[in-house]
Amino acid sequence: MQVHFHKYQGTGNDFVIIDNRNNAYDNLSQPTVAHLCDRRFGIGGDGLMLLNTSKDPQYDFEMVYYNADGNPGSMCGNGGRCLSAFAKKVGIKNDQATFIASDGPHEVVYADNGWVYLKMKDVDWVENGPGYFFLDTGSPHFVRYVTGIEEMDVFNEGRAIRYNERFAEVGTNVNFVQETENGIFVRTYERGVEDETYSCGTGVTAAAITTANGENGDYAVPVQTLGGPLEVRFKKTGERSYTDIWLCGPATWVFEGDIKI
Ligand SMILES: N[C@H](CCC[C@H](N)C(=O)O)C(=O)O
Repeated sequence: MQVHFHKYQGTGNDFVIIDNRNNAYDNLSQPTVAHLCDRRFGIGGDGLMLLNTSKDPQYDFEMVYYNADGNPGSMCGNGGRCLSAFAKKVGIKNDQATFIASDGPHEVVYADNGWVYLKMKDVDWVENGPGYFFLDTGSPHFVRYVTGIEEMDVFNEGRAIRYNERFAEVGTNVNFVQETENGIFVRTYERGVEDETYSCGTGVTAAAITTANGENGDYAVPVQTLGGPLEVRFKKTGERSYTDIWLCGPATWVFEGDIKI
């Protein structure tokens, strides 16, 4: 079978996108998705998404996300921004949109400079242990503050945490964070890709939230990733509660093509 695909990237977190509004690709197998995401034998991507028609008509579309290993993933922030850019390209919506994903409903605003603003689910718990935070921003994220982030071995240090006794079975994404002049630098080891990616939207969101250890109120945190800049805006409403969380950044069409599966 021939599949038409689009390739997108958001700060270097890259995705294969397939228009599935006709439901032709409802049953992609794990090896097929892994093959499409393979950088040598396939198209290449950190994940694959389907653009679906929402079963609930109050949403403009539905997002289905798979990790590069071919397994269904939890929420993907950069993926959500890229799929929203694709929904705009195919004419679903122009200035704002709503969609439903594995972690619930999302709102999208298309900014004039090409950035896509994605509203993330509220956060109402953050585990703060010795030297780490752990929270869920649609996907689970372990966050550790470090120094010398540019030289660090994110693959091996991230992998050691992802496969430790606590996380081995279900997995976690692992974020290393260093404060910069006006924000944070974040590098992420992603489960399901089982490697460092250039950027992870839900990870960047989790890291930005851990910076707000003071007053309740509005925060805007500029974030640097290996793949470029993002910004996270949110409201801190209680000791461990955060609402109105927006992940903001570029989402770019790269190319399209056909591949046989
Ligand atoms: N790259 C993604 C995260 C994918 C989630 C995945 N790695 C998992 O936890 O299953 C992001 O931008 O948020």
